[in-house]
Amino acid sequence: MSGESVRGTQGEDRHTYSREESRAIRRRSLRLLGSLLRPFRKLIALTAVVVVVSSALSAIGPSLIAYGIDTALPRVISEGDWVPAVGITIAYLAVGGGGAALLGWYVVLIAKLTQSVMLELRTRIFRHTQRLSLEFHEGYTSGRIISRQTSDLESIQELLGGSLSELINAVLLGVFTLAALCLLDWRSGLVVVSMGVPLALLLWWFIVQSQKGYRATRVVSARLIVQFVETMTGIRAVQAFRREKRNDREFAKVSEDYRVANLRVINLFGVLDPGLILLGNISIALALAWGALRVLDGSLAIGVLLAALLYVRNFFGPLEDVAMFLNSYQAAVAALEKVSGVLEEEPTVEDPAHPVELGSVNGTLKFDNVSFGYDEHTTVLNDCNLKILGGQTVALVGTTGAGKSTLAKLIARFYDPSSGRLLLDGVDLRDLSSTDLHRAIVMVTQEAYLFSGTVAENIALGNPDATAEEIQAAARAVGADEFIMELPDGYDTDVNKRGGRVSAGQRQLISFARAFLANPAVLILDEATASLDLPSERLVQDALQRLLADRTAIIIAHRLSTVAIADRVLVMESGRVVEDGSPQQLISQGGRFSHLYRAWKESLS
Ligand SMILES: Nc1ncnc2c1ncn2[C@@H]1O[C@H](COP(=O)(O)OP(=O)(O)OP(=O)(O)O)[C@@H](O)[C@H]1O
Repeated sequence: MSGESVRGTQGEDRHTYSREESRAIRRRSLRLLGSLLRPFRKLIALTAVVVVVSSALSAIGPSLIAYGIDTALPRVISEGDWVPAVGITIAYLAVGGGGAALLGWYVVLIAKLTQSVMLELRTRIFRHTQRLSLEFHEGYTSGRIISRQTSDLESIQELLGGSLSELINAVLLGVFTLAALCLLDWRSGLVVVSMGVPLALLLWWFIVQSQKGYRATRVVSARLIVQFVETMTGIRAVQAFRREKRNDREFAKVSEDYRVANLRVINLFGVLDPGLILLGNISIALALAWGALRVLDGSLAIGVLLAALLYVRNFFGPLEDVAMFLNSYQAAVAALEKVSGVLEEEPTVEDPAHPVELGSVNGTLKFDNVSFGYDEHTTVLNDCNLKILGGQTVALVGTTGAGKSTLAKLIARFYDPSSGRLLLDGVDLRDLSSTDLHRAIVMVTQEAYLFSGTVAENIALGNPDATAEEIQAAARAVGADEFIMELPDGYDTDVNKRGGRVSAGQRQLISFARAFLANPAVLILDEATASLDLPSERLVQDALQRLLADRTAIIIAHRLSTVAIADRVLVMESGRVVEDGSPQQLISQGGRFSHLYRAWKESLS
């Protein structure tokens, strides 16, 4: 299979990939990593120099001790000459101090590099996902985006800022230590090298087992997050349907799996740590025994033996970091693959390269043979031809799943038609810049989402340049001023603070004020299905009438009372408009709408 099948977030949930697919994913991850690191080339070069010098200095210490014992000390004893001893002490302090200072600098440089890269990556993911079309978000779910922004970024940060820097330090220390040891006493070096096979076997065993273990913990922790997010986002349904006990049981099961998976990994360290210490001690014992024999026959100085033993110990110390690195490397690679997939996604609704300028907008909409499906296998709208004149108020009615929201989403250009064209004042929506499009067409959704901030800020979203007076005028126009003034801080009330909470109907009025302030030529309104109490409903109906005056309006009408304010009703069924006319016409025709209308009237009496 080619790399195309894993483009973007496709195939993200699969466990196996063909060779080409793996190569495509690896290339994309490396490209991302390269683009993140490239701006910091100088910083990386400086960091490399610092860590090399710091590790080299660390490897000098034991040799100085050897010189001190074998040369400087005898001079003090035999000749009373303190100069070499003092000299070597100063040199040891300088080397040790210099090494420590450089190590400190290395840590600071790595932290700076990591945090700069993470800042860039975090910003990129946020900006990119925010710009991706609705099609992506409807399919990808917010839970997965949360994972990309949190646990995946953490894995990458852990690799760059933690284990990778420790690995580089450990490897350089190992290389310099072994080189210094071989130069000082190659026979002791041989002892360390002879430990290579059991050492490699131990590390290999740990890596294979821990990879399995870490993979299992990652799978279970993802389940834990899903379980938690699902429960909390659906808390109303959970409490209404008394699902708590069942959720408790499911959560307890996943938590137990998580505990077991974590224990399995931790237990591996119960073998690795003592294994490394044991190999280190065996090496020291061998080097000591062999060295002692040579000291006895006079072929090895005692200081050299001591220094060799220090080197052997230093060599085994940081080996655990190498094993740890390989684990966080796996997690970070998996995270980088997923993140680079999200960043590879392109908006399906793109801005045109050469947009057509839109002058003053009349608001005439035309569907020209428009067909649309959410995927290539299904068709939701079928060859739709429709003209909505500027200033008309059109109510869309129809059974659930008929395609009303889909029609609205096409007008707001959340999606592009699969075939055919959708025109605003004769211009294809695809030829309009997103700025012009969003100025001309505004969609007010059912949820009437309020962002954290004040009521005024929420209304001002419709027009960020609006003055306080304009904001209040918009609220007054849709009848929201009165209740806003009664809030604790009026327009400055924080909608997320206690006391600032507003009711569903009030939230709708705020979103109407926002749309009124935006003053679009075309307004699409997905009417809230939640049944408002009668005074609220009347309030909303009055507000609607003022909001819809002088513009083209398309209302997805869930309440037939709303249809009364429409000039025209479109009845939809299975993706087609099956009735089209004024409410009076349709009622007198005796078709589907008249049945609906009669049933509704009867329900009121
Ligand atoms: N994001 C989506 N991905 C795939 N299919 C979808 C998506 N949204 C809607 N559909 C499908 O398209 C069809 C039309 O849905 P649409 O939401 O337009 O209906 P509707 O008339 O607005 O219904 P309702 O009154 O229940 O909101 C349905 O069969 C639905 O399952």
